[in-house]
Amino acid sequence: MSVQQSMQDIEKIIVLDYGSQYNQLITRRIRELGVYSELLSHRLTAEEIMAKGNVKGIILSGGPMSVYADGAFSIDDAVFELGIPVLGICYGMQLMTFKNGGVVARSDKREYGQQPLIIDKTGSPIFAGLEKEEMVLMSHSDRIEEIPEGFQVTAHGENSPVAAFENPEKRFYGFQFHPEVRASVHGTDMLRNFVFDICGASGSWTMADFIDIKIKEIRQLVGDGKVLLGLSGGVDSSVVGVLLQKAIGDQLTCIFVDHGLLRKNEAEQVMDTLGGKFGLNIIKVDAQDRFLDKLAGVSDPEKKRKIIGNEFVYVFDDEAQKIKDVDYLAQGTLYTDVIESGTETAQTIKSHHNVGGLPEDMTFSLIEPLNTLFKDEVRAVGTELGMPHDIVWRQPFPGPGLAIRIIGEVTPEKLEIVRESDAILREEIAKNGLEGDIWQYFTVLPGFKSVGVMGDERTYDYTIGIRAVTSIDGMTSEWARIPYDVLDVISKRIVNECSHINRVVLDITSKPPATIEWE
Ligand SMILES: Nc1ncnc2c1ncn2[C@@H]1O[C@H](COP(=O)(O)OP(=O)(O)OP(=O)(O)O)[C@@H](O)[C@H]1O
Ligand SMILES: O=c1[nH]c(=O)c2[nH+]cn([C@@H]3O[C@H](COP(=O)(O)O)[C@@H](O)[C@H]3O)c2[nH]1
Ligand SMILES: NC(=O)CC[C@H](N)C(=O)O
Ligand SMILES: [Mg+2]
Repeated sequence: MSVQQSMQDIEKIIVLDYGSQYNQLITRRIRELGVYSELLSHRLTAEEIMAKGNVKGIILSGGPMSVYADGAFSIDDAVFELGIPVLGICYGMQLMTFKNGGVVARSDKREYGQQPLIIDKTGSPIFAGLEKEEMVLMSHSDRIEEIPEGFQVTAHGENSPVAAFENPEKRFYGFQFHPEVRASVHGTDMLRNFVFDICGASGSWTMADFIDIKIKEIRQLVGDGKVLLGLSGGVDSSVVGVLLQKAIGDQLTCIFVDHGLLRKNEAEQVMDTLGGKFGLNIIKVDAQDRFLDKLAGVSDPEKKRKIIGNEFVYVFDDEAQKIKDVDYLAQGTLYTDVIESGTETAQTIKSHHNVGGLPEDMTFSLIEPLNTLFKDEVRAVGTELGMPHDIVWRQPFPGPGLAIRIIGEVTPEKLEIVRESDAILREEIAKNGLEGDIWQYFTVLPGFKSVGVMGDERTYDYTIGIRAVTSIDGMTSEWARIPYDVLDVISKRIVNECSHINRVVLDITSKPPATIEWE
């Protein structure tokens, strides 16, 4: 692709959002196939969708609602008149049925989990190259009772007489299962058939295109204006820094906030590694007191997150006053931050400080070039930009920092404990060469006390939790299997070197059902 091309010209598959927990996976599977894909609100009209330019196909995602229920999310009927291919997944298939004259009803046999799909029409282009029987993930309690006119059943499951259907003339396809998840073993092949053979996409989209397009978009938007970037030293904001630097050069000022919630020696390390690098102009702001004062006496996790998110923006405001005429605030927001903070269709799991924690009276316009991507995709962007390995592969550290690793109220004493224990954990992980195997690792202070015995004396002190996870994108994670011998050294060091700790525990939950951070 040439740099002259714009986002308008790029071939794209639009995914309409009906609130499934997997819908973000659909877009990224398609991007992995080399075709740009974006998740958009189901409220968009057919005209608004087409205004995105070069739309090759539309996918309707799954969702928790029932299409026949009052207030169920719907679709602009004109989408079915556009003459472009549409694939409905689960709720999306049921909506396609409902809107085209078929019947959907509650089934007395719900289906959750991996199940065999029997392909009845092996000649269907969407099943090209697949076996007669494929394992897929079902997760539904409604089912299609009557298919619309012009459609034919192409596959069935044990309890789904209609597990897939098609209207080849209109190029409409439907799956009752979820092809986007790994549990649907050849789901990606089905998506590939849809995207290439049915929609006719060419698959030429790359991360280099993404970079070119974003640089162009940023230049167009900003003109000769000024931009502040919240730079944390983390991979997301560093990648945004390099992108902005390429796009607008010295119209960019980076602000690194030391809010007193950073890890041991972090402020110095960030300034050392990033200061002067990539030609970035970085201002470090010491804001420990303002954050700690605002957090005093607050123990509710959502309140803490909102206070921190607000305060970040107030610090940026103060810096903007000094620079003058700054209209834009750039952040390294990822799709994970957006979805977990809650959207029109998705529940709030936690308000990420940079999304759900922004103040209502914020006057900046936001620039968030990575907000459709996942962490591993951002790492690919960083690598493509030629950024060093240690920045690209740095473990994530949340903006609210140690404040969300202290359960309940944040006090200087507790900060000290969690900071010291975290430093020990990081030191031992590095010493044992485990950094590359673990996605994120840190300690947590749950805030309760228990009884111990040290030097024949009774103690009544705090517990430290060790949290270490493996993950690809932070959306799901497994607990990392750190060798017992290493854990043993970590535990002994924490109890001996950190004051007021007499017990160390290991968090062995995956996400879901837990989340990575404890708050
Ligand atoms: N201490 C900080 N100073 C300035 N901005 C920050 C700070 N911490 C976080 N931010 C802003 O909030 C955004 C979200 O934080 P987040 O931790 O998700 O990303 P990151 O720090 O850039 O990368 P990573 O996930 O690898 O830690 C950052 O990209 C950055 O724009
Ligand atoms: O910048 C951030 N601001 C936040 O408010 C925030 N909350 C969680 N995280 C990070 O996001 C990833 C997923 O975390 P959870 O499983 O805890 O939701 C993990 O990598 C977390 O460290 C945050 N990052
Ligand atoms: N996963 C889904 O999209 C489910 C659709 C619908 N809520 C059902 O239960 O059948
Ligand atoms: Mg961070």
